[in-house]
Amino acid sequence: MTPVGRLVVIEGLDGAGKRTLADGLTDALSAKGASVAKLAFPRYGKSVHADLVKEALHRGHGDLADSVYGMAVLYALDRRGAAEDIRALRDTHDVVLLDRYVASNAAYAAARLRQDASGEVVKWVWELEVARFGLPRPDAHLLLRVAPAVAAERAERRAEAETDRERDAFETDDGLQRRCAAVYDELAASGWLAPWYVLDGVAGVDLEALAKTLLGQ
Ligand SMILES: Nc1ncnc2c1ncn2[C@@H]1O[C@H](COP(=O)(O)OP(=O)(O)OP(=O)(O)O)[C@@H](O)[C@H]1O
Ligand SMILES: Cc1cn([C@H]2C[C@H](O)[C@@H](COP(=O)(O)O)O2)c(=O)[nH]c1=O
Repeated sequence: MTPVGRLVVIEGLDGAGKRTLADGLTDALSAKGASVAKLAFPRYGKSVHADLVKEALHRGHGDLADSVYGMAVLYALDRRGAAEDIRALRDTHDVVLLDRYVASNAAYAAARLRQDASGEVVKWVWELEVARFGLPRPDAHLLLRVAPAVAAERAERRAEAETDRERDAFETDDGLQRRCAAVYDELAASGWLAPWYVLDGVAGVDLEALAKTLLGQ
């Protein structure tokens, strides 16, 4: 078997368990001798664009948070600032795990505009981030699929446990999360940008089996 590739993106709803999966998968891959790097988007605290996103999601900043295209450009600029780092990590590690990437922008922008995955904004995100910004194309997406209610409950419990982590405007919008789940399913079904592997985030992920698949073992 051949490895699925070095650049592996984890996608899913807010609170789905992406960060937890990234940590568990890092351990499982490392146990097999693979070198692993992790990067999460937005890069809060590391890029001015990500920090503007955070402020907008928590405080609105006039009508910035309401501007779907304006917010999407900020997320994209944050990623463009990381493009060289991603390439360098890809050159020096067996697997680079990206916790959210370009598909997050496509899914959330489409959901906010009530479009589906064949709508105009999904094409625009591709055009901006892949064609114009030249961001590295991922090799695979892992869609951590959980029902929106389950993701919301997990996010709520996390906010109770982690006092420094307030829930943001997207996280608490149940309608947005439901529409976003539907767009993710469509992106996965169409193989948008790279192949998608759909994981059942409720039944639990077999990390060892997943690590083997990623490494082509
Ligand atoms: N399989 C699971 N079963 C139950 N709880 C889980 C599971 N995976 C993660 N959690 C818990 O759910 C909460 C959210 O998980 P996590 O922070 O990994 O989600 P996330 O998808 O990275 O969220 P966000 O996109 O909002 O940052 C955490 O408190 C975590 O411990
Ligand atoms: C990277 C990225 C994220 N989003 C959305 C998804 C979340 O609701 C928020 C913040 O992400 P976090 O995982 O809760 O830290 O932003 C987006 O719309 N576009 C993107 O590119």
